[in-house]
Amino acid sequence: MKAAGDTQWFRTAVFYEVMIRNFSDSDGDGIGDLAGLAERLDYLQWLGIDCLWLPPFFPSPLADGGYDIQDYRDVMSELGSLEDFRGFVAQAHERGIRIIIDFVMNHTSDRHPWFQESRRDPEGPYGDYYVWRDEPDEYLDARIIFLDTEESNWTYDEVRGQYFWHRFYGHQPDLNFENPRVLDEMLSALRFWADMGIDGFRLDAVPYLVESDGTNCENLPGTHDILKIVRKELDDHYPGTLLLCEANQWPHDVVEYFGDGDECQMAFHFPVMPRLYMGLRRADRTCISEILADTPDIPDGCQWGTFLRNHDELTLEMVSEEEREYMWAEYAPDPRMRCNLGIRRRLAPLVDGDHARVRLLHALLLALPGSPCLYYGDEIGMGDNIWLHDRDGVRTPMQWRDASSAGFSSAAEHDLYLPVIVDPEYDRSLVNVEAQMMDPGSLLQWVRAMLVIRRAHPVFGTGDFTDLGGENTAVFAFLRHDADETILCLNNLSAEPQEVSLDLSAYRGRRPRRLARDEVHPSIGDEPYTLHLPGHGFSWLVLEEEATMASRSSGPDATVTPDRRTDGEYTRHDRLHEVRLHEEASRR
Ligand SMILES: OC[C@H]1O[C@H](O[C@H]2O[C@H](CO)[C@@H](O)[C@H](O)[C@H]2O)[C@H](O)[C@@H](O)[C@@H]1O
Ligand SMILES: [Ca+2]
Repeated sequence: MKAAGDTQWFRTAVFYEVMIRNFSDSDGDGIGDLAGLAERLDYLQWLGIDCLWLPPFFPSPLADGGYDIQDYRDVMSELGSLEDFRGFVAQAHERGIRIIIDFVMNHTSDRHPWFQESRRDPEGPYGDYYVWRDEPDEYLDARIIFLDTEESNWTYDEVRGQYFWHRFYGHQPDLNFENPRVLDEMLSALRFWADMGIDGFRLDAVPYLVESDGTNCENLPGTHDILKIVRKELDDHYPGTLLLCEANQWPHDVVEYFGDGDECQMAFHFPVMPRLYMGLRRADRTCISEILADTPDIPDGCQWGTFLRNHDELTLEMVSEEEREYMWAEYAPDPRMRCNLGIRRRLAPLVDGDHARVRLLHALLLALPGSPCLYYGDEIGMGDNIWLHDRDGVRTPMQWRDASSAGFSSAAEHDLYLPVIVDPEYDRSLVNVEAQMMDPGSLLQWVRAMLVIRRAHPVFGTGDFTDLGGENTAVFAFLRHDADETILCLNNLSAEPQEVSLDLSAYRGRRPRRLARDEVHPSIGDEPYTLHLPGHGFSWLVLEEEATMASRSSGPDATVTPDRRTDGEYTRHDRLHEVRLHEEASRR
């Protein structure tokens, strides 16, 4: 049963992206599948995520990781069946985990029967499903996105004797939304999946839905018209279904995808992501502060989506050329690390495997405005393999334990869909879930503890954001606040210890209390308030009123810290899961 009622759940949710084939293989064919993912739901619940984002799992030739769809209404057979999917959604819901799936409206695979018909029979029912021209001379102001492989957005088709339009690979023809039947097909496919009880859709590559000569063919009014229709369809028949917009654009363009609250409820904030890495490398918050200051307000009930990494390259489309060169020089010194306008590396290797920086980046992700999306494997600091094809190097098998095939599959290593990471620094003997679950000081346990804290303070999801500035630009200090709570977040972007003095006089009389350690600092006065941070350290401090402190000292402490949880159900489940894990380990 779909979780009912709360239509604003996504504003305080933590998302987790996992490609089904990458996570867990249940039947030993070397490919992760739905049954395998279902077996790992206990782990995901233990970790404390609220919603899974599943990239495309539909029948596909997999020439673009599944974003080349051949059939919108089925599950790729090696991953499971429609029945498996329905069962999986129910199992996730039983654990309080919501499911959103990717939906690619912009293009199909060239193997899709619509395209095959379209090229064969221009006058037939599918003749106008794609954008065909006799000459490749329209829309020339549109940029090429997959620069490493594509020379043009037009490809000549020998069968039809015409050119077709594509914003991505040449095997991904763009659908023609000038044909109303195309939108009908999309709405019908959306209903098909909504009927399965899912909680929402991540809408892929939406800026490119329609074209218009003389423009860059991005973010056009016709695209917004389509999204309003999609949203209305879902609101009318499946109220509360989330639309999460993937528009890799500048903030002023992305906010348009919220419409007047009548398009997408969420949109990824692409430009802030590379600036977190940039600010960290420069030990200077300025670039992060600037992009957030340049981010317009969004309609009530909407939310940003934030992330550190995902299944694609770390995109550098939303930075200046100079900033891109800087990012490449600092984070992709080997040319093989570069991919299109980005970097094909995972989070941990990007920061030289330094867990202090991995933690700092997560602390920023979890505290900045928006709902964070974790990428599978980053919670244990998984490595990458830059030598694999395209972006496959960040899509390798999840490392569950120090065993053959990293516990991902019973298949032999050479039979896996992609090789397990063998880089000695990130090898499964060092980086795996089981070992980190046993180790209270591990990155995994830390991420989980941070999610517990975040869950206990909804202000991180729905509160306002105030950048506190300050003279020391190595420290990024900001407030998250609402009527109930004010949390001061401090982040030292430099490797050196830092002192920071802030004007907190508006909070005179309050005492900052560290959430993670329950450590209380002196009361705030009128003079600048001074705090110290270790190199790459961070701190979340709730600014408590005297009255709150008095009630805390006389009554039970309602604060959730990594060591003290108030939710009995949650704690019982944790223990059970840990006992099971220990048992499994001792059986082996
Ligand atoms: O379906 C084509 C692609 O769509 C998404 O692409 C997005 O990621 C690109 C980088 O790989 C980015 O440059 C583009 O602006 C985005 O739309 C999807 O996430 C990709 O995996 C897919 O190839
Ligand atoms: Ca399998």
